[in-house]
Amino acid sequence: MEAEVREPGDALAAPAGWRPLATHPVGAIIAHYAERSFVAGDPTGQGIRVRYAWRAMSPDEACVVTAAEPAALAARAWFGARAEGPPGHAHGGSMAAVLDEAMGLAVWLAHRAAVAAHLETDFRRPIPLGTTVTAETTVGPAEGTGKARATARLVGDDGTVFAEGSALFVLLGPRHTFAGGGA
Ligand SMILES: CCCCCCCCCCCCCC(=O)SCCNC(=O)CCNC(=O)[C@H](O)C(C)(C)COP(=O)(O)OP(=O)(O)OC[C@H]1O[C@@H](n2cnc3c(N)ncnc32)[C@H](O)[C@@H]1OP(=O)(O)O
Repeated sequence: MEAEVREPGDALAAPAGWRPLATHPVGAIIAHYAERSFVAGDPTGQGIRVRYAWRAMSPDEACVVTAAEPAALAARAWFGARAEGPPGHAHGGSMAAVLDEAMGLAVWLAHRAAVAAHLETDFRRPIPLGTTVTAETTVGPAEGTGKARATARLVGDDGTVFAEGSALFVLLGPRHTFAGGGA
């Protein structure tokens, strides 16, 4: 039987100073993926609910950028009963999935479409089910033949750092095969 958990109410709204992702120039494209995403694709379900937000990058954090309007990305994420791992708490895989997708989208916005090649996660504190956290991201400059590093952390509204992630993303080009589709 699923545990009873607190609904997020309006806690998934964009943090102060951030705008909903759909208002970004590439937001419509990303929304297409969001409907099917393992992480953000079930906005009313009892697993993970994720809502993304963006803001313009300030000059001191801007990296080498190819996108028309580079942006920083954050997410609000809620962990429901179907995200359970340890009793009453979020599964580590659900936390890593939120970190992975938030970092991936941050790279999409700062550079271009990318996939994770290497991902690391540190779990600092267990997340009680029913908690809404903010995924904060940073993205580095493009490197080598087309890759970028990103970091993210899941932070509670009281400042508790629940998890930290870092990842290497390969920026997609014509030689890659992630054009969508599937059986
Ligand atoms: C609201 C919105 C929601 C919407 C959400 C939807 C969007 C979500 C989007 C985000 C979703 C979330 C994200 C996801 O979950 S993405 C899904 C999980 N990821 C994958 O499935 C990727 C599978 N892997 C591959 O396809 C290939 O291996 C890739 C494409 C990654 C590399 O391909 P390819 O083999 O052709 O590349 P390359 O060999 O030329 O390497 C290029 C450079 O990279 C370096 N390198 C490579 N691998 C590694 C490694 N493991 N460690 C360290 N370094 C590595 C390499 O040395 C080289 O460096 P340099 O020579 O430049 O120095």
